[in-house]
Amino acid sequence: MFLTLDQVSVRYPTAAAPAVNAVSLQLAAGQLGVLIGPSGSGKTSLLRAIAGLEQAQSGQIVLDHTLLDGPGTRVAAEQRRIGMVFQDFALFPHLDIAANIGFGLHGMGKQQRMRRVDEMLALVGLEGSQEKYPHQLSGGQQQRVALARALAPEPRLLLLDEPFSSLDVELRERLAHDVRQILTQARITALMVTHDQMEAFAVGDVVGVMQAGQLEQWARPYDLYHRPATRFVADFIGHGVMLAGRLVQSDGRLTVSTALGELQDVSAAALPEIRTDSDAGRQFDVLLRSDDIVHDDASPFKARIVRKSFRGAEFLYTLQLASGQELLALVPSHHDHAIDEWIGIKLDVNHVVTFPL
Ligand SMILES: Nc1ncnc2c1ncn2[C@@H]1O[C@H](COP(=O)(O)OP(=O)(O)OP(=O)(O)O)[C@@H](O)[C@H]1O
Repeated sequence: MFLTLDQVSVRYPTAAAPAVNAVSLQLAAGQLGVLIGPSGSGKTSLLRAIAGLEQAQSGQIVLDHTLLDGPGTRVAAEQRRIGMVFQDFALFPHLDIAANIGFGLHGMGKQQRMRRVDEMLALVGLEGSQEKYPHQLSGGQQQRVALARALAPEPRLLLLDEPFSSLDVELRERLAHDVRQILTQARITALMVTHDQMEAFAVGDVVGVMQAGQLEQWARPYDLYHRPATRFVADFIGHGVMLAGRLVQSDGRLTVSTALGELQDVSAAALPEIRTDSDAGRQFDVLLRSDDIVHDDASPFKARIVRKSFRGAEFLYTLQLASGQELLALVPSHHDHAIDEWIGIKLDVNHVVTFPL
């Protein structure tokens, strides 16, 4: 692995609890990892520890076979060859854009440096801005210059902390995809923090969810959505509700019985904690996403529409069963039902995810 964090913890002297608590993760060369999580969950502190700006009190950080932090080892930030684009990573106001981007290019001839600056500006879509000064550029353009500056010295690793949060939505989406492409082309390994889950899913090879200093899960976006490891991740990612389920054993097959019928073909992977027949009858919660519930007038299971929000192609319906249990369902928007109407629904669950009670 290109980047390996093993049980990394960061504790600020004034804080009671660690900001980063025993985090382990790995990134392969050329991968883009993305960290998401609530405010204060430790994302920035983790990035700063990798950059060497904050001391990791315990654990190890290894980059490209080099131990950066570990017992008796602490490589200085400036020797880590890690590029950074932080939210508040200001440009030098008295230097023009070319000088800003060329700032970290030591040991290069003038011609070579200018060529590299031109390449970087083309990369971020700001050709011809060499002689401008930061104050002549918009916030978004300045942030793209910061990205160009971080990439210019060809860092081993790029860290990005909410790099697009100051940009308008359209530019941000474009830039996020552009950055993804640029990093892939350049085979640069990067770790990014964002508060935008869609952005994380769109660009991340691997996405991590942090909460209270801990990395709850580190997985491909698809797995994070379909196989959340914890209730917190299930709740944080996408629309999900919990429905009570009971394990039923019939004809040697396991099914899960719920208020909306039986879930067939429950794989062992979905219920790793259940191994023996004696577990039949056991109760747990089943995660239901809004796309696990399908509108079907012929279904014997009925739910009342409590709220609906128009999403263009779909409505997101908040439904209530007679028991009072609320559910969320994405329904194609040509099915336009009224609030308080009862509609037929059925389960269409591809991945059964359960959590112990
Ligand atoms: N310099 C500091 N001194 C003391 N405590 C700090 C310091 N910096 C951060 N913290 C605390 O460490 C915890 C993690 O903060 P951090 O900024 O890493 O979270 P975050 O997930 O990046 O949050 P956000 O999404 O709001 O940027 C918080 O409880 C925060 O208050």
